[in-house]
Amino acid sequence: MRGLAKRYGDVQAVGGIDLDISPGEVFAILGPNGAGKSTTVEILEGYRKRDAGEVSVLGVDPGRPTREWRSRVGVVLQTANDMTEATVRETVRHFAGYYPDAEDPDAVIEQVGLTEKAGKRVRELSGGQRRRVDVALGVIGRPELLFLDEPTTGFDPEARRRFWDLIQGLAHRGTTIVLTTHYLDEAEALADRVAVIAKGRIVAEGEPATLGGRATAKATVRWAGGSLETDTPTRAVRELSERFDGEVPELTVTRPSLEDVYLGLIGD
Ligand SMILES: Nc1ncnc2c1ncn2[C@@H]1O[C@H](COP(=O)(O)OP(=O)(O)OP(=O)(O)O)[C@@H](O)[C@H]1O
Repeated sequence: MRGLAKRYGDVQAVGGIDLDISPGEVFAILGPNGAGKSTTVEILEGYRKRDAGEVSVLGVDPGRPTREWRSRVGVVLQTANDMTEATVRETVRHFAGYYPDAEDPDAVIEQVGLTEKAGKRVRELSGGQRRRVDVALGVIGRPELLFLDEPTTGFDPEARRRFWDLIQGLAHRGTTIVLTTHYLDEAEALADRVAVIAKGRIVAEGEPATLGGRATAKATVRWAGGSLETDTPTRAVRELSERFDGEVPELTVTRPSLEDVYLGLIGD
């Protein structure tokens, strides 16, 4: 996308975004509430009209989506699916019918950890379980490109890990994945690259490990009774080891976390 922009009345939700996402990449879009993440993703999904800019998604302008294009794109929206009387299995089977080469519904239900709930009505599931149904519906059509808008909000820790495995499996099979998330550990675990958006603009872009100069930032060495910041932590640890004549009590060496860098970038 080039120069992507969208305004709602007085609010410039997206203020000129340039971004290239390569086939097979897992790309995370980070940013505070109201930064413009969902608006950007919804434009790419073909669910929202842009005001300006050039966008191509799998070679198609999402402003003019075709049926064939839609079947190649999987979408997990932020809003949960409507709560019908149908069971989990019926819902997933129903959606499988829309796609030419759908996955096996029971296998997908297993992947999202809902096998035990397959015969339950979606309406009767917990919020996190319903979210897993949304994820199942997003992947059932074997999409080439999958959009996930805050996919794990409401998941318990085990469900999040299981979801990460699912995404890593899809990425392994070559699915391109674009996700928004507020969980920086999620971005770090899944994403090849991330972009941080604030007030409708990209403020940083890169690999999670190197974002915002993270890899070259000073390390903090801490031990029982002291701490220091240094460019040469190995030397510092060696000196400490001599000072303590062996083991340094409660020794840790850390660099800024993705969260530290992120909070610096968005100005908190
Ligand atoms: N349909 C709409 N009508 C008017 N304003 C909107 C609409 N949708 C979003 N906005 C505004 O546009 C801005 C960007 O919203 P958007 O939902 O894209 O942010 P976001 O980064 O996805 O936020 P969150 O992390 O809270 O989901 C916000 O100021 C929001 O209030």
